Amino acid sequence: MPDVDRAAAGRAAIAARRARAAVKQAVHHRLRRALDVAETAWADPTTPEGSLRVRELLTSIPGIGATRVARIMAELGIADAKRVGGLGSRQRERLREWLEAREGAPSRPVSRLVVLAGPTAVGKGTVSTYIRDHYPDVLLSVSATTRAPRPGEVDGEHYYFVTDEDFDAMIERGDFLEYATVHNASRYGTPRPPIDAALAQGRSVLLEIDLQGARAVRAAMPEALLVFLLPPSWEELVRRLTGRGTEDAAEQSRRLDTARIELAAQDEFDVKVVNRDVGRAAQEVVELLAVPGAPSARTRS
Ligand SMILES: Nc1nc2c(ncn2[C@@H]2O[C@H](COP(=O)(O)OP(=O)(O)O)[C@@H](O)[C@H]2O)c(=O)[nH]1
Ligand SMILES: Nc1ncnc2c1ncn2[C@@H]1O[C@H](COP(=O)(O)OP(=O)(O)O)[C@@H](O)[C@H]1O
Repeated sequence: MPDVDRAAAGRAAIAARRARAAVKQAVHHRLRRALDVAETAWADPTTPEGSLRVRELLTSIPGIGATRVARIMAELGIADAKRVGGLGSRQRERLREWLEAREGAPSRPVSRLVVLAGPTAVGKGTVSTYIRDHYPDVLLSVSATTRAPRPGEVDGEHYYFVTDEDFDAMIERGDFLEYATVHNASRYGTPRPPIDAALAQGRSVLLEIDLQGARAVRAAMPEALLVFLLPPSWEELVRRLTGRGTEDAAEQSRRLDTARIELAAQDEFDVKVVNRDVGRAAQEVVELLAVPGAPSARTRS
């Protein structure tokens, strides 16, 4: 095939893949939203969520029309006019299970290589650490960096803390899958050998890197799935950054400037995950990682 045709076919394939991912993401988003609405209603049935009819909640999910809603409600043993806040405990349990089963249903793309990016202080490190601690089958890539360790950070576990000279030598040797200068300050790079080894052994790999890194990985390994971690709100992001207290005011404001730019790039990503609850966000990310041996037509690698 001539190069021009190949490039056009490649672009079309990427566009089709993004469109499929966007549709799946939209359905997933509505399901998660429906679950959140139901949980709010059950925490306090006097809220507006509590007075919503179950029928309305279900029709908010794309692809579910009135006929299917009637059938689903009959299956769940919920009367047509019931409001979410008025459900009994058994009915709540059945509805929750139904929504969760669909939400976890195999509708999202999966990959053996997932890149987790997102604005500063959204919780990338917290979610990645949770995954490392709770899902040991996943290899969490350890980056090299020229920045100084923060209190409590362990060399070889959180990062390989290296000098500028070491970093240059690693670039020279071709050790990095990608590397970048982040927040106009220190350099960070993803060592390639451990990733190749893990993928060769059939393990899934998670990279927690910045936006530039995510773009570079997409170019180098198109099978990678790019996941963007979102804060519940901008205010919460600022709260998390200031609450962490690891940067002075000047550095915080520099990071928030970068965060605005990074948030504007979220549509480049295959999937978005909101980090409201750490365990839940971690589970969502893990569900995107192909489990070795599990049959899946959707696996990308
Ligand atoms: N491109 C790239 N970015 C990285 C790498 N490792 C970490 N980062 C990113 O560098 C940024 C700064 O990380 P860090 O100094 O730990 O501070 P943080 O902003 O609190 O996560 C974050 O956006 C990380 O995702 C890497 O290997 N490559
Ligand atoms: N789901 C969450 N709810 C509340 N606080 C969170 C959540 N996730 C992370 N945090 C807090 O936000 C701050 C920033 O998290 P961190 O993992 O360091 O972010 P990042 O690695 O994206 O810069 C930390 O103080 C962390 O404890």
